[in-house]
Amino acid sequence: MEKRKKVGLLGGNFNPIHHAHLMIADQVAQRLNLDTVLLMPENIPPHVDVKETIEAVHRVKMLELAIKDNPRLGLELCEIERGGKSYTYDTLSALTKLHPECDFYFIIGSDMVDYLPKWYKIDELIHLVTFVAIKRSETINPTSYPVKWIDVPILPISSTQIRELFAADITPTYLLPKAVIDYIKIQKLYQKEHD
Ligand SMILES: Nc1ncnc2c1ncn2[C@@H]1O[C@H](COP(=O)(O)OP(=O)(O)OP(=O)(O)O)[C@@H](O)[C@H]1O
Ligand SMILES: O=C(O)c1ccc[n+]([C@@H]2O[C@H](COP(=O)([O-])O)[C@@H](O)[C@H]2O)c1
Repeated sequence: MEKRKKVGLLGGNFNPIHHAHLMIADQVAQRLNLDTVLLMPENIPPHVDVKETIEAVHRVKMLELAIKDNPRLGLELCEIERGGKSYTYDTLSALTKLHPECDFYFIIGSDMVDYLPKWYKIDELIHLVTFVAIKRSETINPTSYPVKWIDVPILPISSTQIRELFAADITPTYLLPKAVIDYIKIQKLYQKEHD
């Protein structure tokens, strides 16, 4: 019988991708012995009405630049291709049908663990994936959902903080890959709007 494939998914807005995303994807791949971890940009976030975001084409380009030297990492673009709001239940229903040979591990930060009770069809989704949780700070809240906590270094980096630095004309050197910083500058993303 063929060996089942273990596939990690790190879903996110990636506006922009940063070094904490890359570190957790790589660490989970190694620690859980996954065949790959796919970074999966959402199209429209399911859980917020308005989120300051940028066109998918830019977020995808930055992801491509960020993962190009790491053979453990890949991209899953089905949410962008599907369009509309990116409910994880819809995505995993499709992916598990398309790839019955794969076991999926969905990686989330501790902020998203707190939010799990509000996820669309969460009681069904927990049967389609194993949730892998990563601390964003020392303190975490208990959850009644089945999540597998993985102890990786805490890197308190956020895309919000990076967007704010660019808007203040400060280069967030070392918080995200240099190729992504160069892309942001060339494309003039995250600049402060002047009146
Ligand atoms: N520093 C971090 N440590 C652990 N998990 C993280 C970290 N940053 C993001 N994540 C997790 O990665 C996934 C995608 O995150 P997302 O793209 O929303 O980045 P973000 O930095 O939280 O963005 P924003 O600041 O715009 O909300 C989420 O599950 C989030 O919890
Ligand atoms: O399906 C849901 O209801 C749901 C609610 C909140 C978040 N998610 C997913 O969790 C991942 C992280 O979310 P975000 O927007 O904080 O980057 C991303 O893939 C989202 O689509 C999914």
